[in-house]
Amino acid sequence: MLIVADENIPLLDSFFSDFGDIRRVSGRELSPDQVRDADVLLVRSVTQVNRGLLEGSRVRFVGTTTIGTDHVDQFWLESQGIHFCAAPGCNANSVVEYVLAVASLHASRRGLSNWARQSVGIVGAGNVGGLLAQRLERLGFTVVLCDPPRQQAQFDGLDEPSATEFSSLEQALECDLVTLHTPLTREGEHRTYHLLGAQELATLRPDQLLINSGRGEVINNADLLARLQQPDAPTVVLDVWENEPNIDPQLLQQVWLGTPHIAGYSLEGKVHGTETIYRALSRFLGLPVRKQAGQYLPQPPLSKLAFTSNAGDDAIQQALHNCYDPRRDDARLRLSMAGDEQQRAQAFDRLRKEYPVRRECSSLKIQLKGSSKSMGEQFRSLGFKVNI
Ligand SMILES: NC(=O)C1=CN([C@@H]2O[C@H](COP(=O)(O)OP(=O)(O)OC[C@H]3O[C@@H](n4cnc5c(N)ncnc54)[C@H](O)[C@@H]3O)[C@@H](O)[C@H]2O)C=CC1
Ligand SMILES: O=C(O)C(=O)[C@H](O)COP(=O)(O)O
Repeated sequence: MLIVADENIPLLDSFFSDFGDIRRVSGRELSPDQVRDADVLLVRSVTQVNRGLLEGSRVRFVGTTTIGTDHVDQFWLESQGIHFCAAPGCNANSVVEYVLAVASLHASRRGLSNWARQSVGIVGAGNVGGLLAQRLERLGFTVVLCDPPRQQAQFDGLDEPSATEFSSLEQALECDLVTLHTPLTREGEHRTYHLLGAQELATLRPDQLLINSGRGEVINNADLLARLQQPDAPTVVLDVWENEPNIDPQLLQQVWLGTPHIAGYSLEGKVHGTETIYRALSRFLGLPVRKQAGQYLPQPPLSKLAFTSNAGDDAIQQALHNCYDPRRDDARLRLSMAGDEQQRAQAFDRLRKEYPVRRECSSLKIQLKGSSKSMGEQFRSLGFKVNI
């Protein structure tokens, strides 16, 4: 069996070499010729998987080690009887930690003494948005969820009956922090392409923070640039951009923090993505599942942080920054944006390819001296290991 795989998928040999030969390719530049004689195609978000790529090939199974599926023409694959599998939720925790780190830095920057007094509008309450809502609520934030497809499903009795209350996009956009976690969809009643355009962006106030770590095209980037050039602009953080890797350098200059689509790039998130597709391929081939992510995730050297009883929110915020500080990724991106358009695009992809190992909050052990039990619970709810 021949497996053609994006060279940026981690642990390809560990998980897939028992199935057959692996041909590593550049996902961004994959051509029909490179995949024609393959049985299995494994991709990340940068490969457009469609008729143009696969017509006439031998491929019977396509796996993407990502949550997002907007790069895959699933309708065409199905019409050809090609099995498709994605990795829902694989890096959701990584994205949640990214958003919490950003929110915490923003609070420090604004000198907010109690960051949880803020309201957070979450647009898209699926694996990422739902997990984020849980964490924020435990920390005491007021959370407003906007998810019209789930709201509709709840109304139709199709979604799990729960106490979840959904709000409109307008209500979410009134919150102190607004964070986008929808898939990119271009059709249908709830399509998200340019969900935020000039009209929606005009409603945002200068004291608000808007974060996009879903897909770039969910915000009209030209309208966003125009809005950011106004004196009453909100603060904006972008992990995802229209036209990646050709991002708009002017837009990067205007946002507070800009990162190269790495919100989901914790080591845990990446390895879980590979594991999910390994499992799916094993099932597809009728073979036993023998490997799991835990075998290949090196135990992180547990760093320790100590806090005393009077440490309030500061302690949680410090711990979050200690674990992951998005300002480093922002600085790397800004430094790499010299040169012409092609050089900038290559630099964007290089930052992603050579991304340093990032571990999640579970790699940090918090030592609390004389602190309350509830403080310990808050740390635990964020995934930290806690000693009281
Ligand atoms: N920046 C990064 O590194 C990463 C980005 N992502 C992006 O985040 C997206 C969300 O991930 P998950 O939460 O795991 O997906 P999910 O499929 O579990 O949840 C998405 C939610 O968005 C809702 N939704 C759809 N259309 C909507 C609309 N018009 N308005 C409001 N809500 C809407 C859906 O009903 C669903 O509940 C992915 O599709 C992917 O594009 C995911 C992982 C990493
Ligand atoms: O999982 C997703 O969806 C993502 O956006 C990925 O984290 C993006 O990573 P690449 O597939 O582009 O490496």
